[in-house]
Amino acid sequence: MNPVKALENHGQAVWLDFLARGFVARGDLKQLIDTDGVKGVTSNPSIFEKAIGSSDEYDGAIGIALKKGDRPIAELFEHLAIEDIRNAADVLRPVYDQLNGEDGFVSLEVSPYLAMDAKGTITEAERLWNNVKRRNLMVKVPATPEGLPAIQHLIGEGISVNITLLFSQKVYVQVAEAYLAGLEKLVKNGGDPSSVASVASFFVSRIDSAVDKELDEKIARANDPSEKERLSALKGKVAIANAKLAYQDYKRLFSGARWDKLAAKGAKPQRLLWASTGTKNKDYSDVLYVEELIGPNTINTVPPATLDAFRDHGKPRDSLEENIEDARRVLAELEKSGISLDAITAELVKDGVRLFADAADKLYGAVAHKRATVLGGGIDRQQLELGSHLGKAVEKATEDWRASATIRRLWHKDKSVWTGTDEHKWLGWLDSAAAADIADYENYAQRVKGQNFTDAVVLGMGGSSLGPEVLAETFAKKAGFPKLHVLDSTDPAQVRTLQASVDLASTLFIVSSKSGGTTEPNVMKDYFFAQVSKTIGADKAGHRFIAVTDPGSSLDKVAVKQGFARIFHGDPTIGGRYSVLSPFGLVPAATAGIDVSALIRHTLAMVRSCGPDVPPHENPGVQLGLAMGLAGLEGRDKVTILSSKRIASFGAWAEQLIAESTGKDGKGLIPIDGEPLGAPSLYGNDRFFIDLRTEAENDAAHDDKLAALEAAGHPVVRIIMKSIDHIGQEFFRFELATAVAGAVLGINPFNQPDVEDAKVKTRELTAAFEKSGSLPAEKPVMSSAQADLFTDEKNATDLRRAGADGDLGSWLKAHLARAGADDYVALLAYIERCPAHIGSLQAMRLKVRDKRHLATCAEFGPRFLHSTGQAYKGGPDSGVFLQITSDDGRDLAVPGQKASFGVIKAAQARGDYDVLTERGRRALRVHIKGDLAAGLKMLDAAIQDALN
Ligand SMILES: O=C(CO)[C@@H](O)[C@H](O)[C@H](O)[C@H](O)COP(=O)(O)O
Ligand SMILES: O=C[C@H](O)COP(=O)(O)O
Repeated sequence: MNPVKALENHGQAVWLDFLARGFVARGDLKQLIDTDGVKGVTSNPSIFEKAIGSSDEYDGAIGIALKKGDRPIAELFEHLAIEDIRNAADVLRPVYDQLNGEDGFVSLEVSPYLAMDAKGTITEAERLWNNVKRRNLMVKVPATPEGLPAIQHLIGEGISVNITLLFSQKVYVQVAEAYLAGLEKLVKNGGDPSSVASVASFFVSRIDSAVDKELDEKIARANDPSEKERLSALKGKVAIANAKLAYQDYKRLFSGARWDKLAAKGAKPQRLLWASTGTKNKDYSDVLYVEELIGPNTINTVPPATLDAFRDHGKPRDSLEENIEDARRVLAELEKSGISLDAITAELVKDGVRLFADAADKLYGAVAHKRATVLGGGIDRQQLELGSHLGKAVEKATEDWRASATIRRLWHKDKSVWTGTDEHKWLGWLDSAAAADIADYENYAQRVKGQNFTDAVVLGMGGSSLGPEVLAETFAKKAGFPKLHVLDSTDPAQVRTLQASVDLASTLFIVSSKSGGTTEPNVMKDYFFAQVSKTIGADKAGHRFIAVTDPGSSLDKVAVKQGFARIFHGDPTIGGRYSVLSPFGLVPAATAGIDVSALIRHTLAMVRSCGPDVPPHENPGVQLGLAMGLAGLEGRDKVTILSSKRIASFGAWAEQLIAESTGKDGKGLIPIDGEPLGAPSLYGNDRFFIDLRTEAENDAAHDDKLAALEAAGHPVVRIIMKSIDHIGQEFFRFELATAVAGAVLGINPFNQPDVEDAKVKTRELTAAFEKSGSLPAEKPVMSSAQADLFTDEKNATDLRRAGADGDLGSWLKAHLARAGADDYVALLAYIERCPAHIGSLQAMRLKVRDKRHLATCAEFGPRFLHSTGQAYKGGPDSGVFLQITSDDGRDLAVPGQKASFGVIKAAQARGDYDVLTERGRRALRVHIKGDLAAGLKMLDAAIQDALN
């Protein structure tokens, strides 16, 4: 008789420790049931990894599943696994029916990532049970301390459970106890215990592998030949002895009054299932762990090779209860040898969890890769060319992140990923795209459309303005919707220019401030509310205003009082710079007629690609973040963003995100935006390049330059967006990458301590103005007809020592000479941000870069205060700052207060400057007098001279 089939005669069921789609589809499982009497199937993460991850058998199914809808990797895997489990369960169903539900089961394991999470295990097991919908399913739960209460709970709910990763007799008793207690609860609640089944998967061969290793070490050290012999005799014996004794416990536990009571109600005993029964040591029989453990009411789940071997030469006998005393002696001898089986089995549980988690990482990585291949252009491409040194560091960090489950911890809002301060309170952005109320945005957009607005203006700063600016500048005006503008300045000329570019009678204003307390949006709102009141009447003005703010903010209250048309609430767990995929970006998007539903749909593809279940090596956000962070640690801390023409403003958004998130505690990354790409010789070794473009923008000359940088040893990341419609993908990729880089740098990426300080200084100065009618007097260190120079004593002394004297040129020369290798030079201009001025600053910065090969920043105040200003003050002390202020040709009053726009801007520049110098930064302020255009020309020439 077939030896496998003969096991039936000894009361043992054989299950197959294997599953794969084709194996079931081809009828191979059915064949084993028919010929070998196989009565069940077990699966585990390693089995699925081999089936799905290491073959192309599932590629077609993955394609079909994704056609029905994209989904997170874990869900995609689960979809495939459930199909397999159902198919196997259906093939085994006749066995189940024939044996009245006593056998014929298929097991599906809960995620190994939940092995230490009782609640998570329960929820997942319930979900799997409900989704698979097969009575002959067993959900597999590990016998960890957290698994035990889950087992009891699930059995109590009538869910059949296979308990896995069971190595120790002591834990086995607890597992059986959990089963009994679960059944009792089920009965108490009126449930039917006959409908529940359970097996306790007691692992065998792994015990021998671990024990033999320790025995070998002891044998090698032992001097006495008889001791060597005694120890050698224990090899290959312990696992079987351990299992035999567990079976003795089984007999005890499932007899007696307590059990009889349950049995009388139809309860089935929880059978012991021998798992890990493939022989690992080639010196042992390949059927050792089958032959020696044969006994009634047990199961052996065997891998295909062991099944074949046993069919070929297995010799069934009632072995399980043979030599029980000998089994006790083996364990006693082991203990006497100083080897603790308790310690080994405890370690094996941890190891088992880790091995299953490793297998799941490999599996999810493979599924993620297959998904990305199927979706193709649906996910923007990213290519990292980091060079060998940084490349190796990223590879190592990738493995560290995988092994320590850091991406899952990040998504589970574990603050210990960062500094352990309060980071967990600031992670709402992870879920904001998925949580967007699309129907509401669409409804709102239709209302906007119905009102025939010509223009819509976002009044806000930083996190409340830079995202909307990307949308306004990237997308063309949509027919029937207003043109979207953004105002983020207190410069009187800039306010006037905006006013002149819109038709106030048909303009919608979006006042955007998370905190509601930021000076700029408040004064901009006061000004335009008065202007609109003048144009259409005070009673109607509120109808032209929308607020986006966090609940309960001062703006929230004012908006109610002034009768705003609509108030959108932000999520207080999302900081400004991470808020673009929340109402702060989505309200302006909807207002401008951008298809929010499509924007979010595309975004979610990247959210999934960066998800908790996508291991670091396949996770584009983690890869970019690790590269940025590690480059920063290596001194390549100038993240140079090259965004193509169609998405030119993306750099300004990314700049805030990167600078404000990472630039603090003297550490961080300095983003460099808007520098045109140059030859390798123009750059120092402090650069990290990110090139971002849409697929259609093919530019061979640009690509050649990038290739030259790469060849010269600079790290280059290339991101190719399918189209501008994928902009949300880049918002999310960069958000995640920045959070990851923050973890690498060891900072809290969600606070902005130095921005707050500048805000406080500005408030003090404007309060002083309100009281006295003037800002505190200042004394220039140099004065000429065209410009005054200001700085603090320390900077003045240093600069004088370096040759600064009576003319502007000498000061600039001394100042710029202070910038050494790896420093950067930042021009911080509190003037209107208009094409002419942008051109002037660009010309100046490029002179510095091209002559000195330094990284340069060209920023406009006060907008950069809410952006890169944080890194300039709190980041690495590598900045040399030239602040540029000017007389305002025509000031502009702010209704209801003494301080005009010009005064506020001046106070902001001074507040900024004071904090810079208080931090000991190298800073000089040049105040242009009279005509600004002429003054900028003069400054440009002076910089040119200073550099020569
Ligand atoms: O737990 C069960 C059955 O319940 C099995 O699938 C179990 O996971 C496997 O037998 C083991 O993982 C195989 O272990 P090994 O042969 O790799 O040591
Ligand atoms: O980036 C944030 C800016 O400082 C503006 O803050 P807010 O949205 O609270 O006005």
